[in-house]
Amino acid sequence: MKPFTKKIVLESGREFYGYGFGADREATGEIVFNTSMVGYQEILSDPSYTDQMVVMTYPLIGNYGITDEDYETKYPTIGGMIVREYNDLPSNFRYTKTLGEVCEEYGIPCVWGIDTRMLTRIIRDEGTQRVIVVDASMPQEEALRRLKEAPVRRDMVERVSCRKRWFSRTANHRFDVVAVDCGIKHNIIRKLNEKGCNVTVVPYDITAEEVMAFRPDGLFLSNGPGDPTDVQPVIEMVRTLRGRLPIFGICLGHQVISLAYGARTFKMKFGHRGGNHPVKNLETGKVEITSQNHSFAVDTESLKGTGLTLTHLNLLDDTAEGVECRADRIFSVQYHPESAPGPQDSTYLFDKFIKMMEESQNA
Ligand SMILES: N[C@@H](CCC(=O)O)C(=O)O
Repeated sequence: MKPFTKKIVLESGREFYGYGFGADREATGEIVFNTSMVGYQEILSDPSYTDQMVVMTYPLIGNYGITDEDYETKYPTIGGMIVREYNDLPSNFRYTKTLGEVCEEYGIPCVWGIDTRMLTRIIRDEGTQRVIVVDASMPQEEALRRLKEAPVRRDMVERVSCRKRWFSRTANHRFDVVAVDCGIKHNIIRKLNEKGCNVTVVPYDITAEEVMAFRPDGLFLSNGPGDPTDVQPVIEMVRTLRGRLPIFGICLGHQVISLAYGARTFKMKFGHRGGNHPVKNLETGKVEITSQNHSFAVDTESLKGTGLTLTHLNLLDDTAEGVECRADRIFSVQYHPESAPGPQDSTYLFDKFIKMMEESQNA
C-alpha cells in the first residue's frame, strides 16, 4: 500500500488517513455528509456549502468529470470534499476537466481513501462538528491545536452574494422577478427563465425601496450558506415587503421568511443533505421525494400566531419543510425544487409562483 499523504482530524479527536487531491493545502471547516448518488459537480458548486467539508457517501466520485454547463455558481466556495474512491480518468463525452483539476484551480482540498461509511455514522452519532485537513505526518495534538485556533467565519452570504445586479433574460418573457442573491444556485434562475421570467439578480443587502424600484411582479429569496439569523438585512427587507407582492423563498429564503414573521430557527444535529428525502405536502397529501441541503430548520411550534401555516412536513424527522401566508401571497420551502442534483417532483412550486404573479397582474 502506498503511504498516506493526508488526514482529517475531527474536533472530537478522531482521525482518518487518506490521499490528497485537488488543492494541496491545510483547511478547516464544518464536516457534513451528502447521500446523493450523482451530482458531485452541482454539490461542489452550490454556494450553500461555503466552508463546509462534504463527505460524499456514494463510494465513487469523479468518474464522469466536470462539465462547463453544469456549474451552480461561477466560483465554487465549498470547503472541501471527502470521498471513498476518487476516479481521475473520467468517461463522459461532455466533460472538460477532472474534479481534481477544478478543485486545484479553486483552492479546494479533497481527500480520498476514507472509510466514508464509518465517518458518516460518526457524524450522525456525534453531530456536525469542525474538522481539519492536514498532512498525514502532522501529530494529532498539533492538528487539534490548529483546528481550535482557526477562526469561524459568519460572513459567508456576504462573500458569495453578487456585488452588482445582473440580468438573466428569457425569450418567452411574461414576468419580471427580482432574485435576492444570498448564494443563488443557477438552476433556480434557469427554472425561472424557463417559466417566462426575466430575472434581475441583486445583492443580498438590497433595501425594500430598491427592490420596488424595479417594479417587479414577484420577489424570489435564494438559498445560501450559514445561519439565517446572520442575514438581518434580508429579514428586515422581507418584513417591509410582505404583502406587497408575491414572494417565493427556497432554503435560506424559507428560513428568512419564517424569521421575518417572528418564527424561530434552530440548528439540527447533522442536517439534511441528499436527493431522497420524503416530504409530505399537507394540502394535497402527496409525498414528494426531494433534494436537500441544510443545517438549520424552522421550529414548527414557533410558527403559531405568526400568520404563517405549515404546508410541508419532512417524513423522516417531522421537521418543517414549507410555510405559507396566503393573504400575503408568500410561500417557501426548505428543500430544493430546482433539484440540481436530485429528483424533480417539486417543480410545481415554480408554477405556483407564476400563478400568484399572474393573479396579481390581473387583480
Ligand atoms: N444555510 C442554511 C440554508 C441552506 C441553503 O439555503 O441551501 C442552512 O444550512 O440551513
